[in-house]
Amino acid sequence: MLEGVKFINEMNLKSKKVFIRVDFNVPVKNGVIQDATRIDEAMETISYAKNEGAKVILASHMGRPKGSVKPELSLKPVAEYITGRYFYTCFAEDCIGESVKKNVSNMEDGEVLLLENLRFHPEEKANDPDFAAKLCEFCDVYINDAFGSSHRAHSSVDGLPRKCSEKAAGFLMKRELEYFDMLVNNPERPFYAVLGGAKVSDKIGVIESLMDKVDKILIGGAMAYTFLNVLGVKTGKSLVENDLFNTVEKIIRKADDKNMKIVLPVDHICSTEFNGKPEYVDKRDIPDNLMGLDIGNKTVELYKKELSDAKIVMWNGPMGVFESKDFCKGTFDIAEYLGSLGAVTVVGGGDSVSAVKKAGVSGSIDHISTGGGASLELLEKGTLAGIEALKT
Ligand SMILES: Nc1ncnc2c1ncn2[C@@H]1O[C@H](COP(=O)(O)OP(=O)(O)O)[C@@H](O)[C@H]1O
Ligand SMILES: O=C(OP(=O)(O)O)[C@H](O)COP(=O)(O)O
Repeated sequence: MLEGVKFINEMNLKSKKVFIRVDFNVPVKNGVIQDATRIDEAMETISYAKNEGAKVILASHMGRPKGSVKPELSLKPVAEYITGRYFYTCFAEDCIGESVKKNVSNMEDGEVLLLENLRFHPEEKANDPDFAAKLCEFCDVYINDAFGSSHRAHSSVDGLPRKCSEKAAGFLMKRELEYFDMLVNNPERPFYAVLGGAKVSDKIGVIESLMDKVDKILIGGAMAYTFLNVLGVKTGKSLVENDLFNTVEKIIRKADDKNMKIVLPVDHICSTEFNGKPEYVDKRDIPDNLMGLDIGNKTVELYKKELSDAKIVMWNGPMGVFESKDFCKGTFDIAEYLGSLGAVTVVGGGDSVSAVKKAGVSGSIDHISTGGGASLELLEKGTLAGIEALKT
């Protein structure tokens, strides 16, 4: 996995423009960062480059702005956070263009500049070579410290490093890859996966090959309702992805063939709308006027029992809408249980990590990964687009 990858401490950074792709896709509410784990975890790399006398240029995406400027997805609060907690970080109003060029050319050694959201330009996601060439102007040395985004073959993760001769992984990336190397190559058994969250279409594709790596899969969150629906359970107004039915049918068939358990919720906390009043539904079927927003107590107890003999548990995706006090219990109960379980526990994903921290059990989890989709894909394929681009 790590063969052929250089690390930042092997590079000469002095007086160079060091472009660091970070994953600062953190939850922000009314301009206030709700969980800064991803920023804090990248600080070792950023401080190292700064102390080595580099001109440090930081670049990230935030959310999914679909290629246009969305002020609520600006990275400005991140620059303010780093300035307030660590050291002064200048903010550029864009990530390419004349004014950014001027900003960069005025930088002194040891200064830090954060560029605006890369995804405000559709070319980032399209892995457009011209966009990569524009970013390349700010890049004598390229560093990838964006583990959580490294499964995306986008310009800043793939096209740009392929254009650079001097490139390496940062310290966050190194920590993540060393941990996952053990999970991919030599995991203890039984090894269980707990999946949930809302990025259903992104993650469902990974499940089929994940079934060859783990011994049991427990599903909660929005993902559960597409599975339940395919099994003929009534899912009411819950988030169901009709175009994934074929994929789910394939997964269920494969589970049958392998005699492998996919465990699904047996009760739910529902509501008529996202911010509505919570209603307990004491069975699998959900009435037509309700949507499932959290797993119920019976499901929590079932999942605890199913996890009790695990040697390794990997968790990605909250069990419900944990941001709301009415729909957070299932997620927090599972988090607490994992914290008390005598198994190796790995939690990945921006929201999942935030949930574990809110539940107050992050200290009892063995590895807090900054990537959800990335860690699943790494487990599936043994590599990521961003790792491969560093090897060229
Ligand atoms: N039943 C549900 N219906 C709708 N959204 C849900 C449900 N369960 C969880 N979610 C949402 O999933 C989001 C997190 O999903 P995701 O991004 O896939 O996780 P992660 O960031 O950990 O990888 C949270 O914002 C949460 O509110
Ligand atoms: O939050 C992220 O992924 P995750 O929710 O799977 O951990 C990464 O920043 C990637 O974001 P994306 O899934 O919009 O490409």
